[in-house]
Amino acid sequence: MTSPSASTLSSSRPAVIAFDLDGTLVDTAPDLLDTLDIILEVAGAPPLPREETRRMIGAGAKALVRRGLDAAGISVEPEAFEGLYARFLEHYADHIADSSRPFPGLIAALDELEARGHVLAVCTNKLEHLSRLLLDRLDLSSRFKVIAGADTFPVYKPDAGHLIGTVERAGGDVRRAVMVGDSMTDVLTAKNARVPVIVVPFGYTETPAEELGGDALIRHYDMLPETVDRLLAGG
Ligand SMILES: O=C(O)COP(=O)(O)O
Ligand SMILES: [Mg+2]
Repeated sequence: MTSPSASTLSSSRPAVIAFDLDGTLVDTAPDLLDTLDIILEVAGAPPLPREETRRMIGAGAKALVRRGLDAAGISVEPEAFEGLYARFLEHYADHIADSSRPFPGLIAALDELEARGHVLAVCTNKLEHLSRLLLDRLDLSSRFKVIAGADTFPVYKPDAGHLIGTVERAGGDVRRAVMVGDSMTDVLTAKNARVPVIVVPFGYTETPAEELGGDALIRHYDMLPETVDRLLAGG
């Protein structure tokens, strides 16, 4: 008897679709940036324009606070920075779903992916407890077999280990997975893990979505199920 080939093994498991969170599943910018404004005020700076701060989202809350202070021309000692960051996390947790909502068509697309037998997971640079809190508030947590944040594994996006760990914990195999994201961080992560990546253009990115180098770009979530299945089929 011959042992099953690697491809047979991987195709017998359900495909795992790993989603970025901020700017991909949920439009979190209003609550994140309201919180940033409050932290800037505490640090003695006026609020920054939203077009500028929206693009600062994507590398986690610590990077957002750091980028905001830098753009406002405020430099603080490490200890003061940690205090501002702690205050950011506290305020944000209390307001995490004030205005943050899933992007249009998301729920129907998740329903359809589940109906097609795919397993859903979250791979985000948001801290895990904040990711769970947000998804709980929006009644979305139960949809995802795994919610992996920036602090879930020893590494985080764009390190391939974050995506590989997410897919494996969801019971899948990276050879049968798709990443969905909004930023260069997501595209690099997927490429590092050799996973095809779908880009959404409604999120937060410095580089225009069309120029991120994803394998596919969808302008609305109604295009997601067929795009996922095309990429899983190698197309
Ligand atoms: O909150 C952030 O800056 C990053 O989060 P994301 O990885 O879900 O985009
Ligand atoms: Mg994102």
